[in-house]
Amino acid sequence: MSKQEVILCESLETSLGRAIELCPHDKLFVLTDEHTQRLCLPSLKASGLLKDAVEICIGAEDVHKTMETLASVWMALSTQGATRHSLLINLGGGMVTDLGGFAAATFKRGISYINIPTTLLAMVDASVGGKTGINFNGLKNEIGAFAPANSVLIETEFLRTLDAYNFFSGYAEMLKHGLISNTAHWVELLNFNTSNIDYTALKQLVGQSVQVKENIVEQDPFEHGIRKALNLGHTVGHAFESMALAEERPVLHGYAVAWGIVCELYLSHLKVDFPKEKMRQTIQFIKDNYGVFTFDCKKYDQLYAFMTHDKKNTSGTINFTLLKDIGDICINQTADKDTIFEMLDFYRECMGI
Ligand SMILES: NC(=O)c1ccc[n+]([C@@H]2O[C@H](COP(=O)([O-])OP(=O)(O)OC[C@H]3O[C@@H](n4cnc5c(N)ncnc54)[C@H](O)[C@@H]3O)[C@@H](O)[C@H]2O)c1
Ligand SMILES: O=C(O)C(=O)C[C@@H](O)[C@H](O)[C@H](O)COP(=O)(O)O
Ligand SMILES: [Zn+2]
Repeated sequence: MSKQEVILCESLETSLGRAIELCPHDKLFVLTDEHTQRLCLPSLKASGLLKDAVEICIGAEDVHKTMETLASVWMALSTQGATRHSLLINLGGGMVTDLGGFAAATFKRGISYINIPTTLLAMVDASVGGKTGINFNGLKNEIGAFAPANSVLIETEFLRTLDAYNFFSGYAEMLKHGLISNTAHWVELLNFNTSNIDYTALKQLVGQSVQVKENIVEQDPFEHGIRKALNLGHTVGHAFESMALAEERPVLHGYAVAWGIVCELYLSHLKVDFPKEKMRQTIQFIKDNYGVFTFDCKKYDQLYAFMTHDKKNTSGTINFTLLKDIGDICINQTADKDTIFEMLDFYRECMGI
């Protein structure tokens, strides 16, 4: 996989002008969802760089990360004259960059694309590293491809219109990056004033966080080994997210990851001795900011069934990424069904359900 250019922008207009120049193309397309079309596209259009661009707009959020939406994007590209040499700009959160990235990766076997992430989650995580895809058969990201954007342009000014839920959703992936990197970064994240955001300080934290991801992706772009660190909290988190989607009470991805981290830190403590006090502090932060995902013990089998679809699994065993300590990563850890049920008991007890 080619190395991806990730820029923390001082001027989005200048960076976008340069990124477009680096991708010679015959026709330009810009993909938004219904919210980023209204909130983010106008400032980009003011630059004049998109004057000849064809606009494609899709429904917002994960309920639209589907085959039907993907087909609608292929259709718009196909009927509006896209060729193998066209360029797509994805302007939005992780739903837009995942689905738009996959549309670009597959249309005429692959066209160039640029990501301009507009949510915190997409800036620190989704827009970077080349994982693209859609949900399918009730499972998260079941269909997709590794296909990096040519450039990722991060403009943190877009964060000013983000609501608190989506701020905390992205913050969960940042907390994950803290846990898998080093204690100083983890402490900084636990102490950041999330109730009165200093956007200059946030920009710096975003830069640090995306660097954690870039460093790992550079070592292992196709997730054969260390990239599994980026999946901390996701074996359980994706199971929560899939169950919530099936029950038509969708939860934001980052919230599911935060609750998944509660479970997987417990498993880390149990299996590889993650320090109890650091587990307690992390769980307290999550309890204070993310509320609780409720389910009773009758749902354990269904959650277990979702976990059997995790992409890290091999030959019938469920695979977790665990931590011996902050930054001390143990990939390819397995747990049997009884231990997984014990972990779910712990989650319910410590979250007070
Ligand atoms: N590819 C990866 O490596 C990767 C990593 C993490 C998450 N993901 C995926 O990303 C998706 C979640 O991404 P997300 O959290 O960005 O959700 P999202 O894209 O659904 O965006 C959340 C909401 O915020 C709105 N929004 C976007 N930008 C805004 C802005 N600047 N101001 C106000 N509102 C804005 C959107 O329209 C949407 O309603 C999930 O599908 C998840 O699986 C992928
Ligand atoms: O980039 C990665 O690698 C990650 O695992 C990042 C995750 O935060 C992200 O949610 C990713 O989409 C999960 O991928 P999946 O392979 O478990 O579907
Ligand atoms: Zn994630």
